[in-house]
Amino acid sequence: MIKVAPSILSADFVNFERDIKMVEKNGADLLHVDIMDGMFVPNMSFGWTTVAAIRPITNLFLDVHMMVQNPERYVDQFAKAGADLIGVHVEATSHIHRALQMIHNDGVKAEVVINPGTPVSQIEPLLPFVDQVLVMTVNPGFGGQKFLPQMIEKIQLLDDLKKDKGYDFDIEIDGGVNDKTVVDCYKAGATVAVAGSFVYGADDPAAAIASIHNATR
Ligand SMILES: O=C(CO)[C@H](O)[C@H](O)COP(=O)(O)O
Repeated sequence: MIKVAPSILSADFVNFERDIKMVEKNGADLLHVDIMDGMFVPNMSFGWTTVAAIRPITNLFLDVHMMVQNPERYVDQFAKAGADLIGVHVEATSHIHRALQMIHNDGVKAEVVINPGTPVSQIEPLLPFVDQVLVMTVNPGFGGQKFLPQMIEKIQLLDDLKKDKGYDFDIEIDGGVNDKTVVDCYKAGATVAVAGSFVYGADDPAAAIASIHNATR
């Protein structure tokens, strides 16, 4: 069964506490926190002070996705704020290995993220060092976009590399995920599913989370 990470990008920003506790009570396995800088992606969300405010109100694992240019500038702040995992985009820095090392040095799990236009070969040298790979299944920056099925091939390739080389990382998918699109991703090797609008836009968020779990049993 895949793990479900509701994305608070689709929550009510003035009711974060209510919306986070709601998914925690209703089957979320972790919480996805999208950081957007208005530069790497054409949208802004929030920063480490928000992560610090969220940390004491939930026991959920905080999966922090930095859509930030030169993320190494801010990795320490997000670690200090209470992130359990920090994801950095390979496209956002010339020093991706250093950024991942910084995350580990802060005692936090490290994730490398690839955009839809980026091939798996670009992160192959990093695979022995990461705890998670995030395959973006939409172009990052906004919730509510349509899932890109061409990304399934990348998930399969990552899973093959994992098995062939004995690597140990989770494969996360993010963008347009629902109880239908998740199925082939799970079959290809995805282990964690981010879902924003599918969960927070649902009349019954508990049923939405359960439907992703049930579709991947
Ligand atoms: O990283 C993101 C956007 O860049 C979000 O996590 C993602 O879009 C989730 O939203 P939805 O499930 O509605 O597609």
